[in-house]
Amino acid sequence: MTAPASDATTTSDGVRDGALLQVRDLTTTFPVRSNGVFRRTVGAVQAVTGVSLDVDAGETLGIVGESGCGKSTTGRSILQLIRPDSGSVVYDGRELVGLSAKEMRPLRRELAMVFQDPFGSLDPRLPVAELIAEPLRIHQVYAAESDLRARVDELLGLVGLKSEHRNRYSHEFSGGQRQRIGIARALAANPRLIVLDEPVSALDVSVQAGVVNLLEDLQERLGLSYLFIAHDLSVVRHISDRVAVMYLGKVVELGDAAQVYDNPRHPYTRALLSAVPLPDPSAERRRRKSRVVLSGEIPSPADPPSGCRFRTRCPKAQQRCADEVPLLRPSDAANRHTFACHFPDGDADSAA
Ligand SMILES: Nc1ncnc2c1ncn2[C@@H]1O[C@H](COP(=O)(O)OP(=O)(O)OP(=O)(O)O)[C@@H](O)[C@H]1O
Repeated sequence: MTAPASDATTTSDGVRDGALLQVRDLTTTFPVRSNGVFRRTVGAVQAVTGVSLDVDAGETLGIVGESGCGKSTTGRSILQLIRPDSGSVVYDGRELVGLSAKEMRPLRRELAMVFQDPFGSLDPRLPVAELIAEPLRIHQVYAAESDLRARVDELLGLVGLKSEHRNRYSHEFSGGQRQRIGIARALAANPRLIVLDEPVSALDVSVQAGVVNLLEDLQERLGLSYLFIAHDLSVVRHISDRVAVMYLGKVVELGDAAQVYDNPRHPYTRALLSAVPLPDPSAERRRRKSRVVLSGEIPSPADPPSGCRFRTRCPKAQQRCADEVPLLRPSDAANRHTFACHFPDGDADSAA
């Protein structure tokens, strides 16, 4: 975790003008098809709806929320791996939405991704050196084979592996080492922004800390920006400068990590956080009394509730929540902490 690097100004939608990455009103849907032979489109999964957020240089934005809330689709839509339906993704002053694959190609060097299972889509018959060299070949970073070889060794060193590892195969590595190789691949072409999609979720708790520390160390040394997607609230708090909380395709709260974790305003954020055990037993006992327990199932993103999408599970929901979509509104004068709820304090008086 590093301090924000620039003094970009925050606008009323919570997105900072001038930030390295500015995402506004991002919307991505997937078609729902019928089962018949003709597989007609019969609906749409609203995976991401009107998401706005930003990431500044050298900063980490964490995205949290339950499974299926749209975290991965947000990350992939930002990198244009999935084409969003609408919205804007401005990276370093350049609009990415609508660029052709050819126009995106030079920008791909600067935008990388780390997956939960780094070897899921990689050829197990290739030695590690080849897997790490692949992005360098694609982006034609080095003309000479000796330079490429030296860069692979450098990358192995950067992620805490040795040159001797270069000729081994993926099955010879532990989970933590495999993720280090995934990070080396992501770093190969010198990116500035990395989307990390559940990078430590599949690892043993004892191994997670090593990979998270590595990511923090690399960020510091290389000035990287991270979009860190995870469902583990403790890991996200540890690594993030700012945090976006998502529910059913929407950002419901966004702000500095300390603000969101210590002073959550949205009932969903409060419910998520109250499910995390506190290390101090007496604090845990006190907190248990005020715990917000979520009832019911997450609705289908193909048929989300009207108004506030969280209202069907919200202990504070009132009629207005069904009638009117709550917009993100600031909880502090600097607009650095925003949340989307009509009744954050549970009564009509708190409605904006
Ligand atoms: N290719 C696809 N086709 C159809 N629906 C999809 C597709 N990818 C994702 N979805 C749906 O979009 C919604 C958001 O999925 P997404 O994977 O972005 O959520 P997530 O928060 O990352 O969840 P998880 O933590 O389980 O990966 C889910 O309802 C999911 O089923």
